[in-house]
Amino acid sequence: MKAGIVGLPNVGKSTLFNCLSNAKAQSANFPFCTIEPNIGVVNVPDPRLEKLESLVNPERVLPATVEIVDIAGLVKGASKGEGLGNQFLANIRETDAILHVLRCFDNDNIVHVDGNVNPIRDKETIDMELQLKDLETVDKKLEKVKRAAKTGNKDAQKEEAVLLQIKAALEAGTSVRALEFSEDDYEDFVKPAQFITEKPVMYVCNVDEGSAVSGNEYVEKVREAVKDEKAEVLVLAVGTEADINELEDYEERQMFLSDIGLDEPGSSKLIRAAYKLLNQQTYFTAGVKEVRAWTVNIGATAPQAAGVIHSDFEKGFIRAEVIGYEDYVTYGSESKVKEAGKMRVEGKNYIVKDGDVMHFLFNV
Ligand SMILES: Nc1ncnc2c1ncn2[C@@H]1O[C@H](COP(=O)(O)OP(=O)(O)OP(=O)(O)O)[C@@H](O)[C@H]1O
Ligand SMILES: [Mg+2]
Repeated sequence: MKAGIVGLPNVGKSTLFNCLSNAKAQSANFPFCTIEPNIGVVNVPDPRLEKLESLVNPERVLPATVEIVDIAGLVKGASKGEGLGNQFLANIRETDAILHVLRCFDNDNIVHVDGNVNPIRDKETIDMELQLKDLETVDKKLEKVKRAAKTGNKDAQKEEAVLLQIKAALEAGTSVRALEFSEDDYEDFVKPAQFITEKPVMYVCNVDEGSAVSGNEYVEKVREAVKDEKAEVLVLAVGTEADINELEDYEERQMFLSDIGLDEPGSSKLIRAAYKLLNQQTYFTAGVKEVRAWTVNIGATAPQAAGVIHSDFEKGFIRAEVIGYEDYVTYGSESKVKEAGKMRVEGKNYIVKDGDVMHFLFNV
């Protein structure tokens, strides 16, 4: 699962990538600095992991990770191939969620491809290009399904109806994610089409240093414009955080962060939000050798969670011993949790909860 950083050229996408990842992307003050996507695997900051570490004292600790992709900027006409648009749109299609960066800072030295700062217009420009690309997808599919529908094929008729609904919405400037489908229609027709505007989105307002804590007028406008989208809006002083992230020394970084009024980097918040946007949650394994955070889809069953460690664990799954994170912390160790009778034994239908500390029993 990976989240893609999307937006107009020169709005701070690569700079954001550099706040998140140790893989360094080239960022510079000119449009289309990025052509090939930059890919980074980012640790998901999780205070629970530190807590478990202090209780268990393991040899090593491994955090959960999420993949972030820094993609080239899109411009008006991208869906028609402007600015290598088609290639960039293909890069976006390969991601599972979109981090949409909006320029919300004034700075005459930083070029804006459309002449002035206006995050609402920018958002609409990007949305429109993504919608036009999806329209192309829908038209291709309609072309294919039309004949079969005419000859009376029931499935084809159903698909045609769904596609026509999507087409009408896209033509009206609505993204696929805003539409409602029956579960069957969704699974059979919508999901396989991999519409770009169906991917979950989060807006990242790139602000100046002074607006890192409470945002600014641009941010307010963004919030207002997207209020019906149920999408998260995150405020991040991307330029400043990238500079702070360059500092080697942890104490020094903390000092600069508190100078701008933050107790943790906005990028940490963003990574956790991206993880959620990807529908991911964490369970832990905790032993003296290793305390580790594992990533599973929200709604995963115990055997599926076991399968993240090894496919044999899933195939040969017998049961799981589960300790809720809060119980683990309250009692302080696995043995004390057991004594208190708080360790649960769960079977193959158990739905994993975020923060579960799990131990799997299986045979191979
Ligand atoms: N909040 C900010 N305040 C001031 N300058 C910023 C801010 N964020 C980014 N910048 C600057 O904007 C310029 C463009 O940044 P960056 O290269 O990250 O953009 P990009 O979106 O990746 O562009 P491209 O699409 O061309 O790859 C850089 O000079 C960067 O330092
Ligand atoms: Mg870039």
